[in-house]
Amino acid sequence: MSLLLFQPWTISMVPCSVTVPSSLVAAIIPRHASFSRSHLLRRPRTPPIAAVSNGSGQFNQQVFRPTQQPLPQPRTLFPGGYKRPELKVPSLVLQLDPDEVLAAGDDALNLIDKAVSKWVGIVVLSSNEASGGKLYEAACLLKSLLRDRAYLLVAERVDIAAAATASGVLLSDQGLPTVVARNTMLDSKSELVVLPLVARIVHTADSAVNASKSEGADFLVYGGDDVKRVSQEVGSVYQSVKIPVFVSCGENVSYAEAVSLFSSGASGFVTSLASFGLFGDEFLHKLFDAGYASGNRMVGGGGGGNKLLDVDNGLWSEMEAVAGFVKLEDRGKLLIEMERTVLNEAIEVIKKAAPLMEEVSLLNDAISQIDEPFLLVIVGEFNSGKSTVINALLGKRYLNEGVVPTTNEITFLRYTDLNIEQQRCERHPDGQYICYLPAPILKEMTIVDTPGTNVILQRQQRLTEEFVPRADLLLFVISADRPLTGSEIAFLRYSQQWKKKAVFVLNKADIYRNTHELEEATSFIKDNIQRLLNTEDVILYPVSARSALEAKLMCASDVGKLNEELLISGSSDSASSFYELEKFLYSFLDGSTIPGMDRMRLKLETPVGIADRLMSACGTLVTQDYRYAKQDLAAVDDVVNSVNDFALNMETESLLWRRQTLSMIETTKLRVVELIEASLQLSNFDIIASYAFKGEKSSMPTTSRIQNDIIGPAVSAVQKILEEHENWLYSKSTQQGRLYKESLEKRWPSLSCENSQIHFEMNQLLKKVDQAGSQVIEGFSSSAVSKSFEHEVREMILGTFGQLGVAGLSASLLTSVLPTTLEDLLALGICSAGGYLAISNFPARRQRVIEKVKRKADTLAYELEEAMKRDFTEALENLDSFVKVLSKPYQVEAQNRLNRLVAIQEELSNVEKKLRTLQIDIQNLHVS
Ligand SMILES: Nc1nc2c(ncn2[C@@H]2O[C@H](COP(=O)(O)OP(=O)(O)OP(=O)(O)O)[C@@H](O)[C@H]2O)c(=O)[nH]1
Repeated sequence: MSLLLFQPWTISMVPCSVTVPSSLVAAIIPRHASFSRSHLLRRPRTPPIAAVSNGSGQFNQQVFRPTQQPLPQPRTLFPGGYKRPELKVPSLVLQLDPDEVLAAGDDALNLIDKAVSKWVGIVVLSSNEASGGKLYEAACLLKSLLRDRAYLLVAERVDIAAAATASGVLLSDQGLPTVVARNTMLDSKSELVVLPLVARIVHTADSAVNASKSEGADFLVYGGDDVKRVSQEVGSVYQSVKIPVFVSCGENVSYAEAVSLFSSGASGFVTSLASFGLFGDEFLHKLFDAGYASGNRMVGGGGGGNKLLDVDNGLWSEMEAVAGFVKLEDRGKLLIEMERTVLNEAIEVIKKAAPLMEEVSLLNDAISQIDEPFLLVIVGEFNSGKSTVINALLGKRYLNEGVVPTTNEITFLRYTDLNIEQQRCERHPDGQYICYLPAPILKEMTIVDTPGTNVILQRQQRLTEEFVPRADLLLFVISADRPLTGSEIAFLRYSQQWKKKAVFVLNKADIYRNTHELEEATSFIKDNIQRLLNTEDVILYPVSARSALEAKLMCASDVGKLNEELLISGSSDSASSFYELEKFLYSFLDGSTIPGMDRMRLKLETPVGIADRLMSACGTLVTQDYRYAKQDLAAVDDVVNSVNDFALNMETESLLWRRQTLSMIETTKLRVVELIEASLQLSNFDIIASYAFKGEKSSMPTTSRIQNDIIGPAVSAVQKILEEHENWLYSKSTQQGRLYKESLEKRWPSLSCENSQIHFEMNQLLKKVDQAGSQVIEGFSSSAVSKSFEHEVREMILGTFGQLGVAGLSASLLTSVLPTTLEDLLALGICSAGGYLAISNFPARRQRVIEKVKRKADTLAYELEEAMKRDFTEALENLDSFVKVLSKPYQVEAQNRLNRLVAIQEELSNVEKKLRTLQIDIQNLHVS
C-alpha cells in the first residue's frame, strides 16, 4: 500500500475537478513553499471523484474506478481500518465565506496561510446562501491552500464536503443527524483513512450533552451572543462532555474575553478572517503561550485506551477519560523512543543475519544521533563552492576557501554560545572534525562540510559517500562553470539509493552574463535532475555564495543572520536569491511550517531509511543462505541416497561373481556324476565289490579320483573365487566410502570429522564383513564328501550282494527290462537268471548315489550363493551405516542452519513490519 494513503490531504491527491488557473496557484502558494507549484496541477493518484453539477446547484458524485480493480489490500494499519482524527487544542476556528475565499487577494490568502500555520486548527466554510458550485469551488481552493495544516469543514453541506474531500462537516442544531452525515461521507469515499469530522453547533448545555453523548459529535461549537454568559455555560458544559468545545459569540473577542473562555474550559473560539487580522501576533502569542487552556482533548471522545509515553520516565501510561493532545514536538519525541526500540531490534537481527555487515555501524551512529540536531550535509564536486556557501550561511569566513581542494575531511559545524576566542575545532579518532561556532543557524541544525566528490579524489569521494546515509538533508552544490557533470550525476544516483532528500544550489551564478543565460542553465539542470530523480519536486536555488558572503561581511555586526535588505538591494540578483535559500533553510527550523514538519520527518526517517536498506540487504543474504543451506542438506541427502545407486551397480557385478561360483560347482558336479557313471558299472562290479568287501580300510580308486582330481581342486578354485569376491566387495565399498568422505570433506572442510575415535569407528564399519561365503566353503570338506560317497557306494554294493545269489542270474531277462549301458548288458548276459532281481536294482541304486551327489552339490551351491548374498548385503549395509554416520554431522549442521535461517527470516519480517508501521507513523506526524 502506498504511504500516500496515509496523507489524504497531500496536494497531489486533491481530487477536485476544478482546474486551478496557474496565476491563482502562483498567488496562493508562497514562493518559498517546499514543493513545486506544478503539484497543484498534477493528476490525482487516487480514483478521482468528479463533482458534476445537476443544474440545480446540487452535486452528484460519480466515482471513476480503474477498469482493473486493484487487489484488495489492508486498508490501514490502524485498528478498525480508520485513523481517528486528532485535533490540536487550544486553537481557533476560522470561519470563511465562499465569496470571501473566491475573491481573496494576496493579502487575504497570506493571512489564511499565516492563520493555519500556527493558530487555527479548523477552517469552516459557511454555506450561507452560496450556490453549490461556488461552495465547491471555494472548498477546493481552500483545501489546496490549507494543505494538511488545518481541518477543513463545510457547514451543513455533506455532499460538498465529500466531493471536495474536506475533513468533515459542521452541522447546525437543526441539521442532519451526526451519524447520517458521517456515514454519508464515509460511503462517498471508500479509500478514506482518517475518519471524517462531524461537529455540531449547540446553544444549550442539554443539547451539548445530547450532541456529544447520544449523537457522537467529534466537537461542538457553542453559540451565543453574550461572551460572559457563554463563558459561564461553557464551564458546566465542559464538565459534562468529553469532547472539545469551541465558542462562537460574535465578532470581536477581546484578550480578556478570550482568556475567560479558555479558563472556563473552552478549547478555542470561532473567528472571522477580519477579526483574526486584528488580533496581532502579540495577542495570539500571549493567549496561546499563557497556558490558559484547561485541558487538551482528542477528537472522537478520547476515552481510555490511548497510550502515551512518558518521555521522562520512559514508561507507557494509560490515558484517562479525557485524552491529552500530543503536541507535534512531543509526538516527535514519542516517535524517537519508538524508533530507538525498533532500530535496536533491527541491529540485533542484522547482526544475526549478517554478522560481517560492517554497515551496521551506520545504523548505530544514526541511533546515537537520533535526537541530535538536524544534519544538513553540503555535498558537491570540489571547488563548487561548498565552503563558501557554508560561510555565507554562517555569515563569516569560518571555513577555508580556495581554487584547490581545501576540504579533506568531514567537518561538523555545531553550535556553541562561547565567544569567538573560545571557538574550537576538535579532531575525533574517526578522522572527523567538529567545529563549535556561535552561528545561530547551528542551534537547530548541524551543518556538515564534506570533501568534494570527484573521481580524481577517490579517498575524499569515499568519505563523502560513506557519510551520505547519515544526512537528513543534502544541500547539493553545483558550480555554474560546469553544471551537472558525469560524476555529479553518478553521485546523485548513489545518494538516491539511500532515498535522500536533496536541495540543489547552483552556485557562482554571478558568472552568467545575463538573466537569459541563468534561466537556461537553471532549466537545463532542473530538467535533468527531474528526469534523473523521476520527480517534479526539484528545489533549485541559483545563488552567488561569494557575493552573499561579501554582502554579509559588510554588515559584520549582524553575525549569522543574513540582512535581507542588504542582500536584496545589494550587489546582484544571485546574491539576493541566496536569501531565498536561507529563508527556505530557516523555514526548515520552524516546526509549525510545512518545511519544519518535513525537517522532523526527514530527521526521523534517516535512521529508518538506513535500517530499511540494511534489512533488505540482510533479507537477500538470508534468502541466499537459506538456498545454500537447502542445497547443502539436499547434497548430504544425495550422498546418503547414492548408496542405493551404488548398491544397484554392485548387484550386477555381484551376480557375476555368484554365477562364476555356481558354475564351478555345477561343472564339478557334472564331472563327479560322469565319473560315477563311468565307474559304477556292472562291468566293474567285481572290482567295486572287492573294494566294498574289503571294508573301510581301503578306498576305492573312484573315490580318490573324485576327492583328488575333481572336488579338491574345485574347492580350492571356489575358495579362490570367494576370496577374490570378498576382496572385491571390501575394496569397492571402502573405496566408495572414502569417496563419500572426501566429497563431504571437500564441500565442508570446516566440518571434517576431527575425532579419531569416530574415525576408527567409521573405518571399522567399512571393514567388518563376515565372509560367510568362505565359511561355507571352509565347512565343506572334500575328504568328508568322498568318504560319504564311498559309504554310499559300499551300501549300494552290499545291498546288491545281499540279495544276489551268484548263480541264477538271468541275463536275457535283465537285458529285456533294464535300460542300461552296453557293458552292463554284457555283464548281465553272463549272469544267471537267479540274480536277476538284485542286479536289476543296481542301476537304480547307482542313480540314487548320483542323485545324492547332485543334491549335495546343489545344497552346497545354494548355501554358497546365499552366503555370498549375505556378504554382499552386509558389506552394503556397512557402507550405508558408514555413510549415515559420516553424513550425520553435515546433515545436522545443514538442518540447524536452515532452522536458524528460518528463525532469522521471521525476525527480519517482524522488524520490517515494525519499520513499516514506524514509517507510516512518521508520515502521519502532521496528522496530529
Ligand atoms: N565566482 C564565484 N566564485 C565562487 C563562488 N563561491 C565560491 N567561489 C570560488 O570557488 C572556489 C572554490 O570555493 P570553495 O568554497 O573552496 O569550494 P569547495 O567546494 O568548498 O572546495 P573543496 O572544499 O576543495 O571541495 C573559491 O576560489 C571560491 O572563491 C561564487 O559564488 N562565485
